[in-house]
Amino acid sequence: MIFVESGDAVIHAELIGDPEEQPVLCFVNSLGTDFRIWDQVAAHFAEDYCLLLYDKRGHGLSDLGQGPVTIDRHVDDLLALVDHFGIDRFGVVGLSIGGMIAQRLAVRAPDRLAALVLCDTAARIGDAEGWNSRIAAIEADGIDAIGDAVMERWFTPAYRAEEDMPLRVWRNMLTRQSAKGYVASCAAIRDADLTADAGQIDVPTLVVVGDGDLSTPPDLVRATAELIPGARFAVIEGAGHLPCIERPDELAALIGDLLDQVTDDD
Ligand SMILES: O=C(O)CCC(=O)CC(=O)O
Repeated sequence: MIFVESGDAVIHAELIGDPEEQPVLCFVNSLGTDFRIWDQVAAHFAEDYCLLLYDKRGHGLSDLGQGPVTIDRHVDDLLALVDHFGIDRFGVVGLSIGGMIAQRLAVRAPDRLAALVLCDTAARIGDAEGWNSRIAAIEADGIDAIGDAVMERWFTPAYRAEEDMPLRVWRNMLTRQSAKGYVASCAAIRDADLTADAGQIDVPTLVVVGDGDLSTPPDLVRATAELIPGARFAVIEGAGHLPCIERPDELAALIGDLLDQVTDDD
C-alpha cells in the first residue's frame, strides 16, 4: 500500500516490481470502481512488467480533494504518480473514464507513453442530460439506487445469471464508493470531449470493447478507434463493460500482443 500526494489529494497506489529493472505497465480504473478490477489481468504481466495500479481521485482509498474534477486533473494525478516513482516511459491501460484519462495523457505527454490500451471507452461518453440526471439521482438517493441498473451495463446477462457471489461483491464495490467522488467523475466525463485529441494520438494503440457493453457500446468504441491513427480495434465476446473481470484472459492476450509488437519495434 503506497500513498502519493498529488496537489491537495492523497492517491492510493500499488507498485509491484522494480521500475528501474522492468518495463512499467500502469492501469487506470473506471467510474465506480477501484484498482482491484485489474487483479486478474495484471497477474498475466506480473513476471515481466513492473505494475502500477492506483485508485483515481475520489475512488477507492484516494482523496477527492477540493474543487471540480476534470479529465486533465486525473491526468495530473497520474503524472504525479509516475514522477513520484521516477518512471519515465510506461504503457497505460485505461477503462472507460480511465481510457479517457489515457487518451488525454497520450496527447499531453506522448513521449512518456510506450503503448496505449483503451478498454470500453470513447472520445466522448454520453451526453450532458444523461450525466446530469445520473448526478441528480445519486445526490437524491445515493449510489445504491442506481446499483442494479449499473450491473446490467457492466456485466452480460450470462454473468449476472451464473455468478451471483462475484456480482454481489462488484455491486458492493460500486455502492461503497464515495458518492461525492463518483459524482465528481461523472461531471468530468460530462465535460470532456476528446474527439480532437484522438486524431493527434501518436502512440501504438489497441482499442478493445466487450460485445455486450451497454455503457460504451461497440459501435461507439469503434468510432473512437477509427479516429486514432493506426489503432487496432478488437471486440471481446462474452463481456460487458468490464472485460477485465468477465474475460480477463482474452483481454490480457490482446494487451500482450500490443506489448510484444512494441518490444519488437524498439
Ligand atoms: O465506466 C465509466 O467510467 C463510465 C461509463 C459508465 O457510465 C459506466 C456505467 O454504465 O455506469
